[in-house]
Amino acid sequence: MTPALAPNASPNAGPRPRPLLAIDGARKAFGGLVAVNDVSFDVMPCELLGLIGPNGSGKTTMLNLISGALKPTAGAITLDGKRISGLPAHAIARAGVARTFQLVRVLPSLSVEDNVIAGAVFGHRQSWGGEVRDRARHLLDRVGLAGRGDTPTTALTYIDQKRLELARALAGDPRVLLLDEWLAGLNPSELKIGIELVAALREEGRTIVMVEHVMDAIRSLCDRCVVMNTGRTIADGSVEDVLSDPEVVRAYLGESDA
Ligand SMILES: Nc1ncnc2c1ncn2[C@@H]1O[C@H](COP(=O)(O)OP(=O)(O)OP(=O)(O)O)[C@@H](O)[C@H]1O
Repeated sequence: MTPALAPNASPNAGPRPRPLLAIDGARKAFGGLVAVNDVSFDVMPCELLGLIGPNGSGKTTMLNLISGALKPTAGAITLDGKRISGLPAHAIARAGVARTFQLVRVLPSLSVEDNVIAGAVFGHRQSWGGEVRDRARHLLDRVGLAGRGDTPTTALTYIDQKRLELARALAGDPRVLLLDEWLAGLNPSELKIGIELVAALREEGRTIVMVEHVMDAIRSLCDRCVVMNTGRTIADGSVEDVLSDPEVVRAYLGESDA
C-alpha cells in the first residue's frame, strides 16, 4: 500500500511512512470526569514512545482505550490504518496490540509457561503445540525466568510476575506493545536489566508505547515523548525538547529536574 504523504512534505522529501498506531481526538469521560480529553498522537513503526505525566493525568486510561479495556467516548484509534477503537479487547489483541498492566495480572490457576502460552493462543500471531512451547521457553529465558516454566504463578515474586507479563505480551508477536509502568518497583540492578531488555526489544524493531515515571528509562530508551496533564496533551516531541519544556517542568518534573 502506498503511504500517504504528510501535508507539509516537500516534493523531494519522499513519502513519510504511515503511523502504525494513530490516536485521533480520543476522549474518555467517567461521568463528569474527563480522564482523556481530545488526545491525538501518532506512533511510527519501530518507534519507542514514552507517555508521561503526573499521577492521574490519564496515561493508563489512554492505554486502556488503545487496548480496548475501555471504549472511547469520542475519537478514533487506528492500527495500520484500520480502526480498532470500538472493537472488543480480544479482537484488538488479535489485531496486534499487547500490553502489560500497572497492577500485574497473571492467570493464577496456570503455570508460568501456560501463562505465556495463553498469550500466544490469544495474540496476534497464533502458534500451537511444540512451536508454542519452544517460543514460551525462549521468551521466559529472555525475560529472566529460564527454567521456571512449571512454577505456579502464585510462587512468583511481584517482579517475576512482571517479567512473566512481558513474556506473555510478547508471545503473540504483537505489532504494538503497551508497557504500563513495567519498570516501576525494580531495585537499581533489576532496573538496569529491565532497561536493557526494553532496549533490546526496541533494537529488534518493536513498536512500543511506554507509560513510565522512571525518568532515567525515558531518557535512555525513548525516541519521542508525549506528555499528558489533566487528560490533555501538553507536549509531544523529542525527549530532550519535551523534558526542557517549561510547561512540562512546571506540571510534572518540578524545578529540581529542570
Ligand atoms: N474506571 C474509572 N472510573 C472513574 N474514574 C476513573 C477510572 N479510571 C480512571 N479514572 C480517573 O481518571 C483519571 C486518570 O486516571 P489514570 O489512571 O488514567 O491516570 P494515570 O496518568 O495513569 O495516573 P498514574 O500515573 O497515577 O497511574 C484519574 O482522575 C482517575 O481517578
